[in-house]
Order: sequence, then C-alpha cells, then structure tokens
Amino acid sequence: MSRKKTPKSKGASTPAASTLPTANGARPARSGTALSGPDAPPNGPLQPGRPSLGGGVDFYDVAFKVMLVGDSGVGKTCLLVRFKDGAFLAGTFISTVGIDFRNKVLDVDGVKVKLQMWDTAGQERFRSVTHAYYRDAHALLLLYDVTNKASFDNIQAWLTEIHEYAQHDVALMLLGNKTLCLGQVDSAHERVVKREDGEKLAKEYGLPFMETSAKTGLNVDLAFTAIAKELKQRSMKAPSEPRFRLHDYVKREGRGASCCRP
Ligand SMILES: Nc1nc2c(ncn2[C@@H]2O[C@H](COP(=O)(O)OP(=O)(O)OP(=O)(O)O)[C@@H](O)[C@H]2O)c(=O)[nH]1
Ligand SMILES: [Mg+2]
Repeated sequence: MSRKKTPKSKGASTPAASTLPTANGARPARSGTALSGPDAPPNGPLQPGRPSLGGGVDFYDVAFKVMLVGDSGVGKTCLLVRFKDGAFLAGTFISTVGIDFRNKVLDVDGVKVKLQMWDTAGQERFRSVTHAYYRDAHALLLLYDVTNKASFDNIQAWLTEIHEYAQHDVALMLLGNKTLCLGQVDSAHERVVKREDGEKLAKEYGLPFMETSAKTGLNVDLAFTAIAKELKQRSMKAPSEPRFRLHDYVKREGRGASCCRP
C-alpha cells in the first residue's frame, strides 16, 4: 500500500490568526482558522503531499475529515486538545473563532489513518462559516455538555443542520461531555442531563453514544479511534474481513457508569 505524506498538524500553542470579526461583548476568542485564512484547512478532498507548514511530514495510508460540532462551551476544543496532545485546557473559557484544525495519524489495525480534525465554533454568529465545511466531512462528533441542559436540548437542531449540510452517509457519534464515571460530572457544576437521557436520544436517532471527559480523558481516545476504525473500514474493507460495528464497539469498549466500581 502506498504511503502518503501529510502536513504536520498545527499545535495548540500556535493557532492561526483569525480574520473574522468579533462581536461586541462576546467571550474572548481562541483564534481558530477563519474560512479565508492562510492556514485554513482545505475545504475539499484531502490533499496528500501538501508542503508542511512546519516543514515536517507524517505518513499515512488513508485520510479522513472529522468535524466537531455542538453548542459553544460544550468542550469541543478541549476534547480535541485532549486527544491530540493529552492535555486539558483548564482556566478561562476562550471561544473558538470560525474554524480550526489539527491532524493526528493513528495506527488502526496496521493501517496509518490520518484524521484531519476540524474544531468548529459553537457560537451562532459563526454558523455560516461551519456550514461550508459540513459537506466534506467524513465524520461528525456531536457534543453536548451534561451540565448544560440547553446544549442537550439543542442536539435536535444540530441534527437538523447536519441533515441539511452534511453528506447523507456521514459517520456520526453523540458525545455527552464533562462526565465522570459513576454518573457524576467532572466539574463543580451539577449534572443536569442523565446518562439515560443521552442514551435515549441516541437510540431515537440511531447514533452511537458515549459520555466523555476532556478533563479526565474518559472515553476521548475511544471516540476518535472508533470513528477512525469505522472510516477505515468503509474505505478499505477486505471481503474476508468481518464488518466493523461502530455501535457495538462503542458500547463494548466505552467506560461508563460502572467504570469506577471496584
Ligand atoms: N469540567 C470540564 N470542563 C470542561 C471539559 N471540556 C471543556 N471544559 C471547559 O468548558 C469550557 C469550554 O470548553 P471549550 O472546549 O473551549 O468549548 P467549545 O465547545 O470549544 O466552545 P466554542 O469554541 O465556543 O464552540 C472551558 O472552560 C473548558 O475548560 C470537561 O470535559 N470537563
Ligand atoms: Mg472551541
């Protein structure tokens, strides 16, 4: 199988400058990559072999675009940083502006799978920016915050948007973030969305579901690995290979309410 080169991912510490306006009185903004910015992710098929911004190259066999969506503050950026760098962005909440992206190459059953992960801004005023990116996404991680009921109630609206703008066969997963095992939350805030509510909603829409924590790392690697496995198999499944079942995998591997029990 041929090996391809990909630009090294952007580090969390070197965000691109934003070219989008900031509304008065809005939260401080973590500069993402605006649609027209010089470092904007290619809005179209991935282009292997583009010169690296940092001069380095990674090697991969297949590449996919994964987009994180959900209300502002649910933890999209933190989830991505936790997965990419293994760190948690604590402290002041800095909202993403426009769209940002990071790359990571995973080894999935001996195949190098590159995920180009797009971190979208949850704020309403950037919606037209993110709409433009849905079409090319192979997978979507749809997040809500278990300590924020509105973010859960908005999931249906997000699904309507996804239905309108994304590919009909996009791989989709629902994640309830800011969760600690044993049904607790990992923050000082109270849980207001029960795990069962998340499960029920996911079942209603036929989505794989997990609770995650960008703070502790709960199920974070699993969410991205599961998506990578699904996409890899969709694109290069050998006839003899058993079909990968995303729902079953996530159910089986996800650490949930019982993970802390002795
Ligand atoms: N306790 C806890 N806090 C989290 C977690 N994930 C994110 N946060 C906090 O929640 C706030 C928002 O996190 P972000 O990742 O910036 O949220 P976002 O979804 O990217 O928000 P936008 O960029 O505005 O769309 C920050 O203060 C984070 O520290 C988590 O898993 N647990
Ligand atoms: Mg963000």
